[in-house]
Amino acid sequence: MIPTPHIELENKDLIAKTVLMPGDPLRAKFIADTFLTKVEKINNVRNMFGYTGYYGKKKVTVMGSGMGMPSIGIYSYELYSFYDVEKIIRIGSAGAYSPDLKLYDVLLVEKAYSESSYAKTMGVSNRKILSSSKSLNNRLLKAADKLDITIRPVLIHSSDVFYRLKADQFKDIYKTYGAEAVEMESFALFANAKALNKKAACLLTVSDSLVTHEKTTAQERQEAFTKMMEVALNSL
Ligand SMILES: O=P(O)(O)O[C@H]1O[C@H](CO)[C@@H](O)[C@H]1O
Ligand SMILES: O=c1cc[nH]c(=O)[nH]1
Repeated sequence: MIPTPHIELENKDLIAKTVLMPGDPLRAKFIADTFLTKVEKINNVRNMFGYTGYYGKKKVTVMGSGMGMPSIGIYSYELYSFYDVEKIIRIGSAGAYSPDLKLYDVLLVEKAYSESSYAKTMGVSNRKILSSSKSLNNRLLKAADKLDITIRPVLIHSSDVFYRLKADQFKDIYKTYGAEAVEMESFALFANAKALNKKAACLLTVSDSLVTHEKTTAQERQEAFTKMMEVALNSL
């Protein structure tokens, strides 16, 4: 069923078996411009840019997922189901719930807790906590070790909400579930991988702290989170 409503590409060979997926399509462009050779643009629909190129000899696709679970749910489903993608590594930004985390720390998501109904609605799981792929995580840990980049294995909160009326509610989620940081997509990505028998992982860079209220700029979120990009690329 290609092209799909959201990816215009007719030739599935132009998408690699592994896709790196930031929320921000301009972060995808930055990765393609900065790290890849022989780059071809593979999607423009809704400005959700995707690019396929080579990192050394390894073919890889980078494509934005948009923000939130419904959005990554659509793109990851179409990539896995209709473009024969096997592995998706999300590379996102996150807000720190834990006082131990600093801006620019890199996190490896082992588990995502969510109050979202995504996994239940899709019919794959009634669980509130879903896991990433152990084998992908091992590759990411090995790559980080080789690059001498510290990545911290964590459980995170995949939230449906960016702005809350009660900003302090994050403290309960931190306490109850041990969620060290918050983002908005991993749970749906892990649900799709589980449903379709594919692999998914997620690296996050701490972009702000709900504890200290420090934050990075929009430009930094687009371009400065290079450590997690290098770890993901070197895990291919
Ligand atoms: O930087 P990305 O990958 O978009 O990730 C985080 O940033 C967005 C919110 O600003 C949400 O998508 C959240 O998950
Ligand atoms: O989802 C997100 C991402 C970054 N920072 C937040 O506070 N929430």
